[in-house]
Amino acid sequence: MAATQLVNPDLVKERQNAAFSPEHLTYFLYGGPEKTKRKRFLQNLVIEGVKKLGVKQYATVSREEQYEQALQKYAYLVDTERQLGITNSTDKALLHEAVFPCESFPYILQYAAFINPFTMLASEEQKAKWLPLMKNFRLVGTYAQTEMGHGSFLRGLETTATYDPSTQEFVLHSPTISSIKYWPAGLGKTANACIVMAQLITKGHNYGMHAFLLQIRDLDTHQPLSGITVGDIGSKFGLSANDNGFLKMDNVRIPRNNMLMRHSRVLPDGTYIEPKNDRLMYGGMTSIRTDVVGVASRRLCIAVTIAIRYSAVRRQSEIEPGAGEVQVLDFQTQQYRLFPQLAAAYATTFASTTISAFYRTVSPHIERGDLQELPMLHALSAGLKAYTSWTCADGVEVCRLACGGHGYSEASGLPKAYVDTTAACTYEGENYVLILQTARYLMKCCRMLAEGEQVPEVMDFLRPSTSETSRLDARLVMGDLIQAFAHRAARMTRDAAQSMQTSIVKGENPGQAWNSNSVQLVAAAKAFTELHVVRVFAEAVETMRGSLRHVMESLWRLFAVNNIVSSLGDFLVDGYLSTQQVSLLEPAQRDLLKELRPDAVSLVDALDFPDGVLDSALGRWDGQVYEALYDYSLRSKLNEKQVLDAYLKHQRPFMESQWKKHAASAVTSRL
Ligand SMILES: CC(C)(COP(=O)(O)OP(=O)(O)OC[C@H]1O[C@@H](n2cnc3c(N)ncnc32)[C@H](O)[C@@H]1OP(=O)(O)O)[C@@H](O)C(=O)NCCC(=O)NCCSC(=O)CCCC(=O)O
Ligand SMILES: Cc1cc2nc3c(=O)[nH]c(=O)nc-3n(C[C@H](O)[C@H](O)[C@H](O)COP(=O)(O)OP(=O)(O)OC[C@H]3O[C@@H](n4cnc5c(N)ncnc54)[C@H](O)[C@@H]3O)c2cc1C
Repeated sequence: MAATQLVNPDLVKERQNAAFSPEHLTYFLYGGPEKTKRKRFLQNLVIEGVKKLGVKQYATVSREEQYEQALQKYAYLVDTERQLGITNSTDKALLHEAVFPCESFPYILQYAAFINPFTMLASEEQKAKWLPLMKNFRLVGTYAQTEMGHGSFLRGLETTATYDPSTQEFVLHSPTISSIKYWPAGLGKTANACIVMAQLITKGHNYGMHAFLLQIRDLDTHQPLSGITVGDIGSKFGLSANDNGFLKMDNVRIPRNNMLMRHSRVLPDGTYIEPKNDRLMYGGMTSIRTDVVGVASRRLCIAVTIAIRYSAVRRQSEIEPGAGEVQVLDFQTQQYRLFPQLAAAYATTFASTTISAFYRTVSPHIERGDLQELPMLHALSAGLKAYTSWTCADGVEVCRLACGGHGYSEASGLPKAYVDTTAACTYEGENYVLILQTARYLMKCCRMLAEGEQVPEVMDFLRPSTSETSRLDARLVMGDLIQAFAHRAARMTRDAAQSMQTSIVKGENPGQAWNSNSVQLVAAAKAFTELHVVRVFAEAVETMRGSLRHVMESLWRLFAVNNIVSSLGDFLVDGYLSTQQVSLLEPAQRDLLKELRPDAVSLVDALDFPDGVLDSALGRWDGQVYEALYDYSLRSKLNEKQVLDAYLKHQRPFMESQWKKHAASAVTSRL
């Protein structure tokens, strides 16, 4: 930040009052001083670079312009990456964040859901042939799985890929209106190819969903190929710069070798060779789900930075009559709304780091064909994707509402952050559908334990506990709080398993029993996932020292206490917490708010978002919010002319018709 920048005096004071060094926390988050320095260098470089492109602020332009600007910015981004020789995913993510702050872009799936699943599903020969074209953007692609009629239930997909041995081709076909591919990012206007998921039919038998590489547009003219109908699906709740698309295939023929044949194959005569494990087909989704955890947590980190800084600058109302207006951050209710979001921002950040690390550890084993850890990875990534996208989307909205009227302006950057985060509750698996996958794994672990089998260490909380009551006291010892989450998750999982059993004994079949207990199953899976998040946050805090450890432990405690208080019934129902213990929690929560108040601004400063990423009049580092807000308004398209054509076309005739009809007073142009 420029030392000469004029900074709002309230923010200066806040920064002087912090009990810890935010810089140390920044180092912790980004992997040390050198990596932090590099992060700042990279993000500032592209923020300045984007300014030179002459693009306009996202919120001030139409959807078509957002799309066009996104293409322009992406070309600049890739050029910059290549010039700097950037290949590692951390650097790339930081650059993306700075070029597309809380904004989608048409090429978003080129790596995440085109090259990555292709690499997982294609044979070595196919990779040698097509990967270079993908990496050099000769092929721009997406992942076309969801159809109008089916997104969650993949076995219900209707698109067919029927093998014709006489020509050694597959015939891709959309047989019904509901089979039209719908939603894939970048499909509408940008992609010239995609991975299509379709029911593989050979020798008259349907072998289920398989992946095919399909070219949809001419590589030079960009016109759709014969048999392909493709386009943009239209305006959405958000993600406006993305051309999410539709795709209809009318008996489109592709060579046999366009089926991705690493795991399963179709021989020239049409013989089907089975994969070792049909779940490998789902691998691409697991990879994105782990990424979504990070995306959602970054959005909440941004929102909480904006809301806390603004609440330190904004003065409104008095606490003591006549003593002057206070910073709204001094209101207990404001702290009560915002500080749990701050805690959740850190909690989900650590959850994201650990699930990514787990994914990186496990995926080479899966690559080698050792699938032992796959169920755990699936359960955890599905649960965390759902938990964090819910928590973060709700949290961003709390932050927006806590900014009062100005939070409703796009200038705040918060509407953009919200629409982006809430999309993550749906894409890559609707959250209820996904958390039920986590529940399925919990039920499986219960069965395994009942049969005396081993379960992974993370699931040890399900073993019968020695204590049925909590030791929690006013000190709020971390171990006691964690134990409360473990006890709740275990009890809710066992109860759900028991209810399933009861339903079956009453005569329901397994599917009916699953459905009639699914509310309970979802609650158990959420409790398990929350336990995981509470644990990984605690583990991160336990590695910290000194004043940093002190403030982060308080923040962790607030996360834990807040989550217990907001689901109190879960902890009380079997008497694990006594009413006396519960009576400690709300006062403790209030004390924690007070304790964290002096460090709040520094806790968001430590997240280290440059203004270019916040893209917010309210969250600026220097706190000059009113200047920024006014400047934003002056740039409104409606202000380009003083008297609009619409005035002459509609307003003036309307007004005239009214005053003439009602024979109003003398017509005058001045009052
Ligand atoms: C819900 C399920 C999992 C159900 O599948 P199913 O075969 O009918 O399931 P089941 O009988 O319950 O389970 C069969 C078995 O398959 C396992 N399984 C399921 N998924 C995975 C996985 N990813 N990894 C490893 N294992 C997996 C399940 O755990 C089951 O195992 P089990 O039988 O219990 O041993 C599936 O249909 C699904 O994943 N649906 C969600 C669809 C989805 O995520 N679509 C994403 C489209 S792409 C997208 O949105 C990109 C957006 C990106 C952007 O715009 O940025
Ligand atoms: C912004 C965005 C981007 C997307 N990008 C892509 C993309 O790039 N590629 C792609 O292929 N798809 C994409 N999608 C589609 C997305 O993956 C699906 O919308 C998602 O998987 C949900 O499927 P659905 O829309 O069919 O919802 P549905 O399954 O119809 O869900 C409707 C409701 O029914 C409930 N429900 C459904 N099944 C169950 C069940 N078994 N148990 C309990 N409840 C159930 C759901 O929870 C939900 O409340 C995108 C979607 C969005 C919004």
